[in-house]
Amino acid sequence: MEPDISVKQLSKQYGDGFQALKDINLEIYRGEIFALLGPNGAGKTTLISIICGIVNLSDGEVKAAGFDIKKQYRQARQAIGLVPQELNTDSFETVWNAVSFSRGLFGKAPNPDHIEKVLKDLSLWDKRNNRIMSLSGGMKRRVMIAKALSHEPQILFLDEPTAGVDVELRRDMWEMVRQLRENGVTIILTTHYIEEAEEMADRIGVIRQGEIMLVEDKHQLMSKLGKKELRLQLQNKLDQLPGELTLEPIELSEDGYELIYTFDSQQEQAGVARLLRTLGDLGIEYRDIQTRESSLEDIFVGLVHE
Ligand SMILES: Nc1ncnc2c1ncn2[C@@H]1O[C@H](COP(=O)(O)OP(=O)(O)OP(=O)(O)O)[C@@H](O)[C@H]1O
Repeated sequence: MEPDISVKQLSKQYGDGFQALKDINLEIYRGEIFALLGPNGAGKTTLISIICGIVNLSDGEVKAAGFDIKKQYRQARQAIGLVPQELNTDSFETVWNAVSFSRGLFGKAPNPDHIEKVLKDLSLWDKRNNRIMSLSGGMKRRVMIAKALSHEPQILFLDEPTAGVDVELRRDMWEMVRQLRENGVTIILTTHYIEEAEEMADRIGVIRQGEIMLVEDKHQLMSKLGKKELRLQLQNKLDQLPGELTLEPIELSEDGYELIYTFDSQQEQAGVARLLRTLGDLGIEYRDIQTRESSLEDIFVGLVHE
């Protein structure tokens, strides 16, 4: 299957000589939700802007929906909807007019049925005759998405879709994005909220200092790099870790009342059984056990600070 987006050996050097992207290779497939994670300044917006034809690439080849973004700019751009980070808030237009006008910008014939569907899908139908400036921040964001979908793109970019949005609206947005995917739209989102990638993405790409560090199926990433932690609350204080335990990846808390054992999620649990047996042999009693699995956030922080 040909990917919806194909990026080969892409580099970007800005006019001031700054190398924002280095040899990026990436393929994104039809109907997936791909999250691009990276710290500030990693190059996420630069990458998106190049694919959308807003920023020129320095080297490499990029295709969207099978079209070369340089040689077949119009066709490539038509296949893409972009929801930028910034909200345009000062529109005197009505929702209906703004979204219909956006479609026209892509040279597409009017299609009121499609606009109606987009507005209904985004719960904007009741607001169609309202001026955009009169809407709440959340509704304005929906209008931005509706504009991006007005020309029926098969690829949708969401650059920080929920930055500064409250938790409830964020959940609404997630639901909306899932529905879009069900309608066959390929979705690429950048986010600072790792929870967002954890919740939504099928695959995750991590970018740092202009380089892709990894691209992985979310579940595989979490099981491959995730750690589990077992915490044992001790009945009696320990002054130091007994010699029998010093070879294990185990720590004693500062107050001496807790043992913390860390192990790979993928490993079978033999280590835990061994630990509990050793504690029994040593006569160390515990009153509670808790386990915790590392979140994508732990993994991400580990990766970008390596
Ligand atoms: N026009 C430009 N000229 C020179 N350098 C630029 C230009 N635009 C961006 N940069 C630099 O390129 C790097 C990547 O920026 P980019 O906006 O792509 O990062 P980002 O990952 O999207 O960050 P953020 O999450 O903060 O939006 C940054 O160091 C930025 O300062």
